[in-house]
Amino acid sequence: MFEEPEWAEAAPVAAGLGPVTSRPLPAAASQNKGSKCHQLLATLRTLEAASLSQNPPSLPSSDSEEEEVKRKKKCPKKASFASASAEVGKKRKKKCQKQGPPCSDSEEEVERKKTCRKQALLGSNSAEEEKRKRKCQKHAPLNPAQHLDDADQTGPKAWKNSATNDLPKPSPESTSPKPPHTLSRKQWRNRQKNKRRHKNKFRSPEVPDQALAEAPTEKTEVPPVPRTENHEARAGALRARMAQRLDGARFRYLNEQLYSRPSSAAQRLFQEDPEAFILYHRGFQSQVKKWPLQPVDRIAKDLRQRPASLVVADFGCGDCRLASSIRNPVHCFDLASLDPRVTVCDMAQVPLEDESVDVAVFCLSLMGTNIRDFLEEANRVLKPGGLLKVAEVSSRFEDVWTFLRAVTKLGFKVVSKDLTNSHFFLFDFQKTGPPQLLTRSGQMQILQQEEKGGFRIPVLPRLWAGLVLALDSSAQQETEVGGTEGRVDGAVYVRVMWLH
Ligand SMILES: C[S@@+](CC[C@H](N)C(=O)[O-])C[C@H]1O[C@@H](n2cnc3c(N)ncnc32)[C@H](O)[C@@H]1O
Repeated sequence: MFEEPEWAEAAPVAAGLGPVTSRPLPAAASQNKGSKCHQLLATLRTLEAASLSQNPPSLPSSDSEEEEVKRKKKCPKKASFASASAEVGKKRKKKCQKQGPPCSDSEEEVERKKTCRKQALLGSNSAEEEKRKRKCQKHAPLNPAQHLDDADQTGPKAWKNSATNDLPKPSPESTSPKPPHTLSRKQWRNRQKNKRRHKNKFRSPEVPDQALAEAPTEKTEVPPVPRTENHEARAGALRARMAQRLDGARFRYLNEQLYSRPSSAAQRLFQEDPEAFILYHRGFQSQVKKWPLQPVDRIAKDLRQRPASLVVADFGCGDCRLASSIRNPVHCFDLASLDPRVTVCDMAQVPLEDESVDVAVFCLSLMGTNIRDFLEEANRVLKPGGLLKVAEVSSRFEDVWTFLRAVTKLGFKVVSKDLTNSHFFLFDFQKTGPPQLLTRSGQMQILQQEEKGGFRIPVLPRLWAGLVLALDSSAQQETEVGGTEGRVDGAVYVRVMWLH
């Protein structure tokens, strides 16, 4: 009997052939079995030769040409099958050479590949196209060497199998009498457009997030913002706006009161309604913070250049911004208190000793109809040669010179004036001595007269009119204040009824 190892050793080992079923038999075996065995061996060799007829030339072959012919005669079917497949292979090769890439096993296959390639060129995206692509990939041309190796691995039986299995199963497309419909580029584009339209029909519209947020989306699952919240927010905003307007109106009203009435009236006002003072200051702050420069800051800057030992009196100090900005000792006076440093009083009468301070400051605080009282009080508390600093809203001045002359008559000389700022004027005076003019009682009489309508002040603003009247101490009787003294703009005069 044949020994397995001998068979195995003698077997042609060819890479890629794998488990070749036909192997050359040793000569000793054939002698023992007789002629039947010899015939069988011959048959096997014939079969083997038939199966190896397609092998690459480099493969070893143990059969002679004669045996080959015999084998072919004995196994005509197998041989013809092999030759037929060889012929088909040749045809295929020719076609493939024409078409470029290598092809598969049948004419049908070739046709299918053609259509596949066409479709691939058209770049179809649809599901149908996808299927076709997949088929194309399935039947994609293999490496020619690999293809041949596969055939050889399986031998004659497998050849049969390969002839059936490797051949692509006829698909409905390939078997249909009509060739697959290929689209022109234009047709294909239109089809793609239609598909996209169709898809977009069922897709949610792509809109910017903001638009989504603004637009009420009934179909979305986002819970709608409760109307009450919106309503409350709006109501809140409206309330805030109205409150702001109301505050503005109240500020304007209080401001008017401070300018148009004597300081005693303003004092009563804030005593009765302390909130009004807070409101007034809130309004003032919101106005003055819009200015390019706050006058109090400018005054503080000036004072910082002077000795810190100078005692300062701040008439109408507000929130004590000046005291906070300098190192000097500061007496803070106001009608109400926004800061613990404030001494609440009417600045017409401050609780300070005569000639006790070095600097007196009026920063936007010359309010009321009795400004002369404030200036006279400043004169009283200032040391001789003391400094008076006044900052006032520039729009209040019709004639700066009239104002300056009036102040000089109250015991001051002008040191400097700064009219450059768009919002306020700034003046420095030095105390020269006591006020030269009217007695306090005399002035009061005039103011009372004014309130009774005892004389005309046609054009002069109330502030300066009161000052002019107070300065006209020489008038012992009804006097027309004119010339350099009282005339303003050449046409304005003040008829003074001086009651001594
Ligand atoms: C426009 S504010 C200026 C506040 C501060 N000087 C500033 O510049 O920031 C005027 C201040 O003068 C105060 N005032 C007006 N008349 C006054 C008076 N007769 N006595 C005390 N303070 C007075 C007001 O109450 C107010 O606080």
